Amino acid sequence: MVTEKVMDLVNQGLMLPLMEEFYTIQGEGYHKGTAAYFIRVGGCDVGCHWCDVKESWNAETHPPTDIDSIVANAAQYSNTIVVTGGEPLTWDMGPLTEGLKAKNLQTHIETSGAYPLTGIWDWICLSPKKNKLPVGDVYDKTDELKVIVYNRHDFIFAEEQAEKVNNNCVLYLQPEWSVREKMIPLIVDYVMKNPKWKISLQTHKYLNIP
Ligand SMILES: C[S@@+](CC[C@H](N)C(=O)[O-])C[C@H]1O[C@@H](n2cnc3c(N)ncnc32)[C@H](O)[C@@H]1O
Ligand SMILES: Nc1nc2[nH]cc(C(=O)O)c2c(=O)[nH]1
Ligand code: SF4
Ligand SMILES: [Mg+2]
Repeated sequence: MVTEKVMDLVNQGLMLPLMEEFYTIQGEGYHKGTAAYFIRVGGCDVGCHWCDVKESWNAETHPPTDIDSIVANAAQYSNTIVVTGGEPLTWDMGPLTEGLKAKNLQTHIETSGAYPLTGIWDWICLSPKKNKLPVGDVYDKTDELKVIVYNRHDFIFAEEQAEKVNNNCVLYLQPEWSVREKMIPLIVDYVMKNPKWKISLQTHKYLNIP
């Protein structure tokens, strides 16, 4: 059972429900191909029906873990740390990212932006979701917009979201994994006609790595 004291530490971002941490290759987006240490934080109520990590959703199934031990582990593996989930912005990312920056590590986040941006980030990948749109000023700070394409309407959604990001933001369309064979030809065609977009694939799934 989680005590009130632990809940308090989680609410302050001093402990986080940790689902898993692993050293791998960033498979997606701008930094694909780069070795990175992933910290997967539990908890998400966005509810994407095609989410490839639904086991992350219920924070109560992931043990509250001291951020100092998460940071110490991460520092042993890589200079590049990707914080993902779940939805990491469910929690206050301030203390974790301060700890990572104190060790001179590069902090990257994968987020839907559904909750206010907290933390100190060297790279923000925003993957907005229709059912719980990004809030606050995350569009101004986003380095990479990564829209998941599950159906044709997602091209319209992608353009709406691209209107909101800053001018330096790199734009990606990523096929939803289960419909990739159907959507990849449409994305290829779309990017050739609209070359401000680039394709992102989940290359780690082709490489059979985490
Ligand atoms: C599991 S999410 C966790 C971070 C955050 N909740 C988010 O959605 O950005 C990590 C990335 O995987 C993407 N993703 C999740 N399920 C996917 C799927 N079935 N096919 C393609 N991309 C997927 C998300 O859009 C996001 O960019
Ligand atoms: N290799 C690898 N790259 C990734 N890029 C984003 C991921 C995520 O789940 O956030 C992910 C992941 O789960 N594995
Ligand atoms: S926001 Fe991210 S973690 Fe949450 S359901 Fe959607 S893809 Fe999964
Ligand atoms: Mg993943």
